[in-house]
Amino acid sequence: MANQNQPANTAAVVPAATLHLGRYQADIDAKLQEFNVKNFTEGFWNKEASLWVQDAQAQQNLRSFMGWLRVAETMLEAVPEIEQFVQEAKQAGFKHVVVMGMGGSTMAPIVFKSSFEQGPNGLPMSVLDTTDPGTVRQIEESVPLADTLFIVASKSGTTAEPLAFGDYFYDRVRQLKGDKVGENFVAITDPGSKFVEQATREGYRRIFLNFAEVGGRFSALSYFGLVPAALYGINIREVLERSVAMMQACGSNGPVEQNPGLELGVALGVLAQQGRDKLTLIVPESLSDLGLWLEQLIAESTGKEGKGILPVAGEPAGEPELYGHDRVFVYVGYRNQPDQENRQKLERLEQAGHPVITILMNDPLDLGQEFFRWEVATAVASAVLEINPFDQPNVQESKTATDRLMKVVQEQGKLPQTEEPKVQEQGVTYYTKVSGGNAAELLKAFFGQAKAGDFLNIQAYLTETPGLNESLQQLRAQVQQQHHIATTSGYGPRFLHSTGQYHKGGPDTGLFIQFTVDHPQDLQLPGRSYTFGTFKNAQAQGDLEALQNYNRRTLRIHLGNDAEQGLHTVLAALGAAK
Ligand SMILES: O=P(O)(O)OC[C@H]1O[C@](O)(CO)[C@@H](O)[C@@H]1O
Repeated sequence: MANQNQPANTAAVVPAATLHLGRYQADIDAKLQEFNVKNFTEGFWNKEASLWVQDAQAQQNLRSFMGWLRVAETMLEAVPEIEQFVQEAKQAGFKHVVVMGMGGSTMAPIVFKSSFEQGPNGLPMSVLDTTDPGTVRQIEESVPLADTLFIVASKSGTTAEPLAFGDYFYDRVRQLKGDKVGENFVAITDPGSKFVEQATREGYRRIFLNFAEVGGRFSALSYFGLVPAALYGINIREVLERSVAMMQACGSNGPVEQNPGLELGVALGVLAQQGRDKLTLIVPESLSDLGLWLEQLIAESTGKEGKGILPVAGEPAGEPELYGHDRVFVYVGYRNQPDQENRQKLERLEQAGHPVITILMNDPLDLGQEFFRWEVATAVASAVLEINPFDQPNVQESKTATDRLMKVVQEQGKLPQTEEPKVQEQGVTYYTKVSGGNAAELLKAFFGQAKAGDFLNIQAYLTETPGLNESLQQLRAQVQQQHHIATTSGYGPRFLHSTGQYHKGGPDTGLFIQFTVDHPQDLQLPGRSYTFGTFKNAQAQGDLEALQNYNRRTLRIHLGNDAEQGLHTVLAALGAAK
């Protein structure tokens, strides 16, 4: 992709969306009409919380998290400050940037990094959003520690993972630079967070104070997304100017004829109410990480009170007969890139009666616009579903269970063993409620619980590798073919701050397979009595407990000490389970 920072001659043009909604069109039109009659757009921009929920406390919470609506305009004024900081970082001799955080604090940087090439004035960037010791080690070994700028990003300043990452690398850099260590560290957090105190005490080079009224998953166009983007060399002014064009198209300056966020949100909300609640995202390879951002936005915002829209990202696209009647397909790609294979599949899906939505961007600089369109659409779909899009009540349940387990670790030196294995075969151990004489029988019994409209969620508490990615995709394809249910997949603990909300708070339609592994090369956390590996195991166990408290159908598979080999064994057993 040449010259991604050079805007095509299309600035301020909102990318086109086409919605082919088939037999759902009439109901969607009726809902749009209903929203127009009650001046929804005006109420939306005036933060009238009664458009979403009726409970007074929820309304107050909702109003206090709508700062994202105008954050792109605010951030345009901050561009010189951010660009000045980038200059300063380069003059100080930094050669690499590592952004560390969870969920909304790192999702936009992940998307920016994989959708753009590094800009000519940018620095190489890595993102750390896992407690997996193998990944922490990989990052440590791949960057020039003394010349790396570490960004610790946490809105609340209390999330356990970013604080652990910060402490770990601070300790490593201190061993190289002594009391100059703070020079290599930057914080992005909310004003008044506890982390501000720590970063000040530890002499961080810079503390960017974000906005209390912008929630994590709505923070892509704030300091959280833009400081890393600028350091990577992306033209953030252009990204923001286009975002402001989308704001205007969505009605920030008064009523509009066609509101791109409203029409998308109403369609998704009504489709979900009618059982088309699996938003299946199809993208070209160059946008492969966009799904991670959308997953968090949509699942964490809508997956609650037994309702929600399940984002299905990264699933191998197939032919119509593979799918049930629970899908809406969304294609996000580029106007000037044909991506014929996917587009032809989508045509066949549309002909078979599935709703299909297509959004075509001009170039990656349109991503800011798309972030904004999807934020509005998610908030609007939440209004259709009558839920508060800005809280994540069930995420806390896993965190609480993990905290309790970590106390046990501190007292007893290890995690408690709570479940007995059902099957052990070729170094792989299976834990679940159903039974089977061997792995194949057990998998057959587990999937025997699936019914139309369900989904499989794969939770990989593993070190991401291309080989594992391939095997996980194979697993999804095999389950789709054998059971015709939607499949989602995420690395742990990343997904805990994303789809984890939907898993516990959404409808009881999920079957969950959790993969864990031994950590022969674990890493000690400085100033703590435990390792990254133990922390990660406690997160897996804590979330499993939280899922089981909701009676979700779960299967934990411990892959032993070789994740890739173990996964091949599972795939073979699944093949035999037909
Ligand atoms: O930026 P913070 O406060 O560290 O939170 C990280 C993520 O954790 C969550 O609160 C949920 O776990 C997300 O909504 C958020 O983006």
